[in-house]
Amino acid sequence: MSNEEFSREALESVLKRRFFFAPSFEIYGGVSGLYDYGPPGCALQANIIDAWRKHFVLEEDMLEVDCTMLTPHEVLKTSGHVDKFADWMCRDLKTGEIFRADHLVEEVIEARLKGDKEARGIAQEEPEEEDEQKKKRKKKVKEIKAIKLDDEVVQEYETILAKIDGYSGPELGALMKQYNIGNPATGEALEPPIEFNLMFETAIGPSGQLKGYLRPETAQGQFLNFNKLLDFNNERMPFASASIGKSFRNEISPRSGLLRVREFLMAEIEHFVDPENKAHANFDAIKDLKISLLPKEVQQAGKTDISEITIGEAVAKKIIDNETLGYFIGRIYLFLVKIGVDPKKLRFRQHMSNEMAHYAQDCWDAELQTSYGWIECVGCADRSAYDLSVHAAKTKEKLAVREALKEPQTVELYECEIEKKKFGPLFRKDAPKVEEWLNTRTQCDLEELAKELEQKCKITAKIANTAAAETEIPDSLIKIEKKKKTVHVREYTPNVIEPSFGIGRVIYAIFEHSFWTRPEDSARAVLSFPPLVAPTKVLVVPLMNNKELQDATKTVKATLRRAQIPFKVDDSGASIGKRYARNDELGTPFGITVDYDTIQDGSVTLRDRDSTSQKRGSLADVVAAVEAITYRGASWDEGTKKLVPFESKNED
Ligand SMILES: Nc1ncnc2c1ncn2[C@@H]1O[C@H](COP(=O)(O)OP(=O)(O)OP(=O)(O)O)[C@@H](O)[C@H]1O
Repeated sequence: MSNEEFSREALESVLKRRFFFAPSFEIYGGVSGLYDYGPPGCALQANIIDAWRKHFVLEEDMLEVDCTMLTPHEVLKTSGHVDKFADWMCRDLKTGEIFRADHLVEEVIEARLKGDKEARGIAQEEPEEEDEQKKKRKKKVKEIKAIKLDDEVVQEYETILAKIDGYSGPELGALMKQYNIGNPATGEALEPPIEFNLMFETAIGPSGQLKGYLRPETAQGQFLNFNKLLDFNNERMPFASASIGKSFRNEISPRSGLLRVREFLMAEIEHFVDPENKAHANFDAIKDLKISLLPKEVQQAGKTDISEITIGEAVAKKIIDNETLGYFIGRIYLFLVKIGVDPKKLRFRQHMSNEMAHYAQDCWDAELQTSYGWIECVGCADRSAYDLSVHAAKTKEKLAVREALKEPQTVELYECEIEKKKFGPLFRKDAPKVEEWLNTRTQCDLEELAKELEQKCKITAKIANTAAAETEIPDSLIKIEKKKKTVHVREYTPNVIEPSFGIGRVIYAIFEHSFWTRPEDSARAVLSFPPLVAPTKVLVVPLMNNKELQDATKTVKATLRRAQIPFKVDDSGASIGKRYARNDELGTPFGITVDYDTIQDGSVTLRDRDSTSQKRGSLADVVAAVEAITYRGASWDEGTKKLVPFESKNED
């Protein structure tokens, strides 16, 4: 079914009716950004997680860990989340409404561009969205009026939209001023954007003294267990850990259903790699995959043109920084397509320089196209050695790899010699802190400090928790020099490549990519999930609900149960067509019909959800076909080779 025909309203009605998911605490009025999954949503999620484990953890020999969600303040302070894990929000002081600044700017500009197109009589590319939320928003965004804009302004707006993920708070504030963007409902100016930390704070234990947070990602637990994991892996590098679990973010204005929520399931991988060798042993397996890329240079020029390119070429041309990052981009692509993402609606967008965390070497988001636009569903970043380095510096625990060298090597390393006796009288109670600060500098830091010492005969440092804002250390107290050393061991802090999946966003995109209605009857909706992840694989339908067919149905049920194929029986009085239609909405890929011939010769009919075509054969052959198609990736034709075509009299 084509994109133009997609109706979000129809999809939402199916998802609600079949209880895939629903707002939590609904009978109390609900809380935005919190959802419960019903039975089919739960089964779909469990199957996706199972497929994820097989695709990544098993196939790549990853080490799975399950770490706590409650995290002490110190850990997230060190990782940078306490200071930087924030979005920009602005308040309307009159109405008390709160907006996320980047979303507000994006929404208003999109609305103005839409109004401009209407005024110019240009047909809208996107279908009119008719869901309740959109209708409400349309009412609010009064600028959707058909007003023609200057060509120059249109150009500026398009550039802003292409760069929207990269603006800082003050830049967003300046845009709001420059383009007169205020509360969309009233047009009133808003307070300038301020930072809002997204973590849920709590206290661990009854004293309330140990401050903590609900984790905003699963990654930190994996970093903190690095030494144990390396030991478990017999000190071999590279290796990856993986973790699946809930994360929590106090989003400023949750919207778009499952796409932006406050509690969500993440599946994250931390692949630890030698910074001097980011080649990947299995790169050849994915290098010829052609994918859609949106590189940073294109966005920085205010454009959104996609390149269709093989991963091999993208790495060779340094569009993607290294082989390991390219390898994971390829594996993410294969996984998403396997579980039902439409490859035509999947692109990898590179973070722009001002959008990327300062420590990251390169970062790509797998974005899926939905009726809400292109949505980041998986992040894939090269986080360099940042996380392990900061935790090691804070805890004094070495989070590093020691590798025996084949030949001893002579290297030149900076060393810092301290005149300890003179430290006490000068720095008094701060002396241990200053000494510790010097002892934890990296080779790069020491190189810089050596230069400073030579030029200024002193170094000036900001050392946390000391009396003075800046500490001056004269050259009479320290010497920083390069010294030759023979080393037998190479010690390094691994770099980390991190694919990070938000399972709820992926699930929602699959809902949209799998949804269609039968051309002959638009009320008959189908969710074409791949059999591998479909909540239930088989619907067993006895033609009539009577004793004879009940016995034959029992045999079918027992056989499916033995084969461990999830199934449901529908022996209601509804017509066969109605029973199938109900299960098309649940995405059940197969139907097995039990009829009077089943009693005679043990044969049953197998129905394919998408084509509605049917084939007949022995129960054993039908179950074998279901297994081959569901779990071994066979097509309908391959899987049902032993069955004979069957002209259905039953569909309605
Ligand atoms: N509020 C949320 N609701 C649902 N999923 C989320 C949410 N925030 C993040 N995710 C998922 O977790 C993944 C990794 O998180 P990451 O920190 O990279 O997201 P992010 O860049 O903060 O997302 P965004 O910019 O959309 O807020 C995302 O790709 C997404 O799938």
